[in-house]
Amino acid sequence: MSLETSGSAVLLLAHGTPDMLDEMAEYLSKVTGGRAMPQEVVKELQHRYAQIGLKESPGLEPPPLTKWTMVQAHMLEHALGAGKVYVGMRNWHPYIADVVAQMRLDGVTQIKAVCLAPQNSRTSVGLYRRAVHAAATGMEVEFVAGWAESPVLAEAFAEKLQPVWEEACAEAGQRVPVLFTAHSVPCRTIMTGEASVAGARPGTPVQDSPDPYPVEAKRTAQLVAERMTPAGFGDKDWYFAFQSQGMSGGPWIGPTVEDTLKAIKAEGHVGVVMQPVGFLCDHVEILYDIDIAFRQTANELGLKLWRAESLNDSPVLVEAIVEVVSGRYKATVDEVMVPA
Ligand SMILES: C=CC1=C(C)c2cc3[nH]c(cc4nc(cc5[nH]c(cc1n2)c(C)c5CCC(=O)O)C(CCC(=O)O)=C4C)c(C)c3C=C
Ligand SMILES: [Fe+2]
Ligand SMILES: [Fe+2]
Repeated sequence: MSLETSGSAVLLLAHGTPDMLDEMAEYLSKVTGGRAMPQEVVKELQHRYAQIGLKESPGLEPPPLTKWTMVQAHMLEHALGAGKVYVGMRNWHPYIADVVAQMRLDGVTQIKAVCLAPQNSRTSVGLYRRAVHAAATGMEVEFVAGWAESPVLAEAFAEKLQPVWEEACAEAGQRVPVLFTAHSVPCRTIMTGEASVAGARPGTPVQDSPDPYPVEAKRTAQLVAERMTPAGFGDKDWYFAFQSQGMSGGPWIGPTVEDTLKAIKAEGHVGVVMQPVGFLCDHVEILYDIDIAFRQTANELGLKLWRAESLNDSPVLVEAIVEVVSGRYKATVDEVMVPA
């Protein structure tokens, strides 16, 4: 699919986040596919979002996830030089269904959909795919399912990590390890069989291959580690953990950040630099989970915690997305014609 062709456009897919605290219960019901969250979970999340600046009423600026996603879309549109770039969110406005309807009105017939979640999982990318296909009947959709091993994406992360790692080593007076992270997923997600499908009901098609997500997340981390100068990281320079296990019950994959921080302390380190390689911009799992909660855990253990700046408006990230969209980077792609 060429973007030079009139009728084709890029659709960036993102998580979505509420614009004010009172929207939390409704937002969470979107995240869980309609399952109501217990009141204490709603309250806890309101508390976390309040700590990162979300207010009772919409602020002058959109929340960070919305703001940076829109910035990335504008930068991508500029970098591509041809065709419009749309943004659709799965769990909040602008919803994927509404944006695809607008694309149809604008005369778009071919969609190149790219998830702003580079590692492919049934619980993230799989749900974005389902939402796009439900909305885009009769349109041609080229759906990019995974771009975790993009060298330019790794370059974008390394560019943010290098300065803070050098600063940490200088301040600590010793080599400080890096803890790369990605969002955890429920253990059932990475299983095969019917139980692996989110919200599986009898008759749900059986998944006969494991979810690629944990392997892809660690591959991204490894590619970033290889790009650190001088000479790339050795095995002892970096760790990997899955962060932000959910509050919705059942076991989620680890190792957790909390256990890994304890292991890093036990090995005699005085500090750690964290870099989440599954997220492309600031949002609650970075600004609260890392900057507030994990920093407090680390401090209680006697570790100083630094964090690499998020990619946000990184031109190198935009270059990575250009490579994915243009086909210069061979992403995992599902090409489908959605029947009318
Ligand atoms: C690969 C998997 C996931 C990614 C990446 C991810 C990113 C992400 N999540 C939030 C905010 C929330 N996610 C919540 C629940 C939740 N998240 C995932 C998976 C990924 N999230 C799952 C499987 C679930 C459980 C869904 C269910 O049916 O219960 C929640 C709800 C509260 C909680 O359980 O923690 C929030 C809030 C953001 C902002 C984000 C990246 C941009
Ligand atoms: Fe999530
Ligand atoms: Fe989460």
